[in-house]
Amino acid sequence: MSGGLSKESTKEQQSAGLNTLTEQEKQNMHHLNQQYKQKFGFPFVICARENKKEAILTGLENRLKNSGETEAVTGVEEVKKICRLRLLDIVDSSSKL
Ligand SMILES: NC(=O)N[C@H]1NC(=O)NC1=O
Repeated sequence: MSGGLSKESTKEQQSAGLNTLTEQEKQNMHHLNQQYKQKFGFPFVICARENKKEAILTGLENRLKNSGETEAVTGVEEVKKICRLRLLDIVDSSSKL
């Protein structure tokens, strides 16, 4: 774990390029994440492996405009995508044993 993130989350975020954010992008992402949490009462979730950092920033901006109902459904759908890819990794790694 680094900075409270699991090993899986860290890898997923790296695959989207979130480890290469400029200082400006970092501040923007931090600010938007705070606004999101403030508006909906739960954190922004997106399947990082299916997006690049630009799409994540745009997605965050756009999803902030949604209703709480829409975001609750969208957030759960994103968690499902993350779980699916993690399960596939487990199946793939155990098939190599
Ligand atoms: N906040 C958030 O979306 N986190 C995640 N997304 C992803 O692909 N892995 C995560 O841990």
